[in-house]
Amino acid sequence: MAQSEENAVAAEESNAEPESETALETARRQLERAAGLVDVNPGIIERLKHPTKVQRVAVPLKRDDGTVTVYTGYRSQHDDVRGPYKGGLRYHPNVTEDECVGLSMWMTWKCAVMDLPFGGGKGGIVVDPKDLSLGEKERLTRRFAEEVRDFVGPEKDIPAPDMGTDAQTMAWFMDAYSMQEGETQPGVVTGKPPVLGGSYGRAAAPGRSVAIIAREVIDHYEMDIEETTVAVQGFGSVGANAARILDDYGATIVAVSDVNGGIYDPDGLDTHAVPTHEEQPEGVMKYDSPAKISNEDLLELDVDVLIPAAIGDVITAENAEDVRADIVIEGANGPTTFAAAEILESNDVAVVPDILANAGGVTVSYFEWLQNINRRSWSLKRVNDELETAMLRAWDDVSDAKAEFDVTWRDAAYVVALSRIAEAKESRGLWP
Ligand SMILES: NC(=O)C1=CN([C@@H]2O[C@H](COP(=O)(O)OP(=O)(O)OC[C@H]3O[C@@H](n4cnc5c(N)ncnc54)[C@H](OP(=O)(O)O)[C@@H]3O)[C@@H](O)[C@H]2O)C=CC1
Ligand SMILES: O=C(O)CCC(=O)C(=O)O
Repeated sequence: MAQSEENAVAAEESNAEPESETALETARRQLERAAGLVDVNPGIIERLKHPTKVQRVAVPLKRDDGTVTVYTGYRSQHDDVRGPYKGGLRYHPNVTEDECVGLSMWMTWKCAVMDLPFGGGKGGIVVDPKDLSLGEKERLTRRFAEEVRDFVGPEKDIPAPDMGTDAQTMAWFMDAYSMQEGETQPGVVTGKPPVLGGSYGRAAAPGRSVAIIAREVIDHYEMDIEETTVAVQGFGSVGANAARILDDYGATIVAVSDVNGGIYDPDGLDTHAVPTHEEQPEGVMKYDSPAKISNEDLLELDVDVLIPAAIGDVITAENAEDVRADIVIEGANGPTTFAAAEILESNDVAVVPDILANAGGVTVSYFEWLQNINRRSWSLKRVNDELETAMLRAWDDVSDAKAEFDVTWRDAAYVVALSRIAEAKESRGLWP
């Protein structure tokens, strides 16, 4: 039996409907499905279902009132055959070990889709950052950096921002790590403030890539962007930048949301006037608009393009039938469960996966890492031009795979990623 057939049989056997889907289950099922398309040694696929290592640490924090709270932190390192582990740090109450592992798998594929010399990592702390003062968040970050110091490093594993963390968090992490090392090590994290070696354009990059890919998909389906309606869930680093850039491209953004719900205007919102999460957390619902809607209703709006850009697991088997958008562009990581993706596929809804659409973040992180190695700073124009080029190259690679294999956008992105990862493993002689 050819390897692709063996992988297809394994995928078929594993497709029994799970009761609920964690990020890890979704990631594994996506992998199993795509493995059926490529001629890759089943041993490699089996290996890729598991992380290389996961570190779990206790992170004690002295609160402002003098009491101590002990938080749990994780760092999952999935695969590093193509280079150091790379991926964000999330501060959120729902962080779990399984979620970090699933997210680190997606980072491995994302870096391979973009052809970056990185593997996949992801970490986080189980904490609601809104419950912390600025000083508490700084102390928590410094302690976490100390606890994972043996695990990370500019050539080993390079964290970056994700939900609940930002450039300031990365600055504290870099400082704590550098103090341990006895020398300043800007390359240990990306997404830093530019004054510390951060790259211009990094904060907006994942939203910018979502907008670039949305523009290409709209063109692919022969739609006119000036007549395209868009709804965006989440108005943070990813959602707000995607909404504003698509607005600038001429699309009509009819709805955006924060954790409390969304605002809706069928004539189009002025996205530059709506406060982002960074400008005012939970500020969207306080903005004056013709109508308020729930986050659930936003996902079911009759729009051309839906961009879930907040949390994972929002389009599920329960609501996928009610999605009325023609195109879903995944701004968040893992917003669509495996079961939901199959429903959307049978309803002819095109779903463009996170591992392509939001990959601008890690791509500009790579540019930042290069700038740190070379002790040079690139202009914002250069960063945005190189990001545009990188996104269009990845878009072409995925489009070619989609045409060749006649598969979904997600399967096509997996084909590109798995082929590169398997070739790297075979070249290193790990899988003769
Ligand atoms: N930052 C990055 O570099 C990258 C992030 N991503 C992914 O994008 C997603 C968003 O990350 P990011 O933009 O950085 O996060 P931010 O923390 O910057 O923003 C999150 C946004 O989502 C809103 N939100 C939070 N919880 C919910 C909820 N339950 N329902 C609806 N909205 C909610 C927040 O609202 P409020 O203001 O009210 O809190 C805020 O507007 C995550 O899945 C992340 O993994 C992907 C690639 C790169
Ligand atoms: O910039 C990075 O290294 C990682 C960004 C990230 O966590 C993601 O793309 O999900």
